[in-house]
Amino acid sequence: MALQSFVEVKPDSHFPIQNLPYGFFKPEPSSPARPGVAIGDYVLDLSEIAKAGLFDGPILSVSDCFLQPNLNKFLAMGRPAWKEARTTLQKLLSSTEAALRDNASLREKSLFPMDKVEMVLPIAIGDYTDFFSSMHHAKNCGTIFRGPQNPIPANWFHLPIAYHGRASSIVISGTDIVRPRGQGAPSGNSPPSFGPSQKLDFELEMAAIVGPGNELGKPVDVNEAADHIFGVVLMNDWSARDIQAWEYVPLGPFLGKSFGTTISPWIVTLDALESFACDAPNQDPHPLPYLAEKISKNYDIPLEVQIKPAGQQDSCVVTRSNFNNLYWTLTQQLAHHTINGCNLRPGDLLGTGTISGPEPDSYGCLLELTWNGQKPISLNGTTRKFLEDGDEVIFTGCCKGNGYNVGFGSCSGKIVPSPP
Ligand SMILES: O=C(O)/C=C/C(=O)CC(=O)CC(=O)O
Ligand SMILES: [Ca+2]
Ligand SMILES: [Mg+2]
Repeated sequence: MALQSFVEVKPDSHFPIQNLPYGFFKPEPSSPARPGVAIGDYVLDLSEIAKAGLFDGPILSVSDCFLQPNLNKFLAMGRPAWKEARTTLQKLLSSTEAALRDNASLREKSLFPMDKVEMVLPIAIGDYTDFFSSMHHAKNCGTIFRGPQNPIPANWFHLPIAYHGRASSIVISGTDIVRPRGQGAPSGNSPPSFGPSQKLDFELEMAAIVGPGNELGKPVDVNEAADHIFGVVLMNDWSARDIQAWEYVPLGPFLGKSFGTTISPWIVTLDALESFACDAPNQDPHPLPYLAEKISKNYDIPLEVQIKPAGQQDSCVVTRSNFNNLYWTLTQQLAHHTINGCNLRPGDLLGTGTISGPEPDSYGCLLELTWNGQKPISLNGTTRKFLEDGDEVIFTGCCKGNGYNVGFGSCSGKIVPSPP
């Protein structure tokens, strides 16, 4: 019989005792944010568990990491602390353990209905990098932006390509996204266009959250890179394709991407994902030794995107993909990021890149799904080439285990009009 909690967990819940993802929440709008783990339809307040002395293992009993304004201190402590926390919390929440189950006043103080709390960003994100690691996405974007001859650049198969994103505009799921204004390519002899983006898009991604990180000048070995990844979130790298297409040569994405990036509130740990690990794709050509890992892992995480069109009640599925469509692994991405000596710090965010699958109904953005607006998609009796004001985009991800799920909840955002 699988491990069970005394807290009721419905069969389709994303958050059984096997998951225990970390977030930050405010029980009331005016209360300070504190760390929590999700369990069923509840959030367990880790600051209360810490104050009650229930983190009694050797590392956490002498740490104030759950009394901080974000998870960064806990992230910096590394895998031994993360493992100890998981063991303690699984024990505390299990149906056979009395310490919390039979302590009504502590339960009252520490368990909050999830639909009553406000989730906030769980980490201070110093730096955000976005990779480009789905071959299908790279091929489709290359074909659309640069033409069908050699759509995938030669370097793509030798290194996980990335650009430096903007950390300041990363927001938590549920935050509105203001349609960006910017320049578009000139047509004929006229000057560039300027105004609200006409090609606003989502990008279906996930992102790794960095743990201890490395000292400047000391790269992380690819075979030790997993110890630097605390967990994973859903991520929407909102993209303005018209701004992007005009600005990105020669230095890469800038204002077409930096106006907003949404992440889901719950960080699912690599430990919780371990049961869903699968083989990463065979890499041909074989990567250079610093990227060749002894065990090359992906995770089987089914992903789905829905759009709720402006003014409508119901949302409509527009794509289904899977994390296992990535060519470069999270650990290769992290090792590559540090190979030149660049230091990663606790709380840094590493986007995977858009996760497109091979089939048209598994493409990870509207640029691909509508082939740059040439083939509008239909949604509940209306159509879309790109996003319109009032549209809400909702990502979900959920691993299906034997009798339980390990899910990510959702990552959503609604488009609001550009400023006048
Ligand atoms: O191929 C291009 O020129 C552009 C690609 C992207 O916009 C994708 C990007 O941000 C990286 C990714 O999400 O895979
Ligand atoms: Ca992206
Ligand atoms: Mg972005």
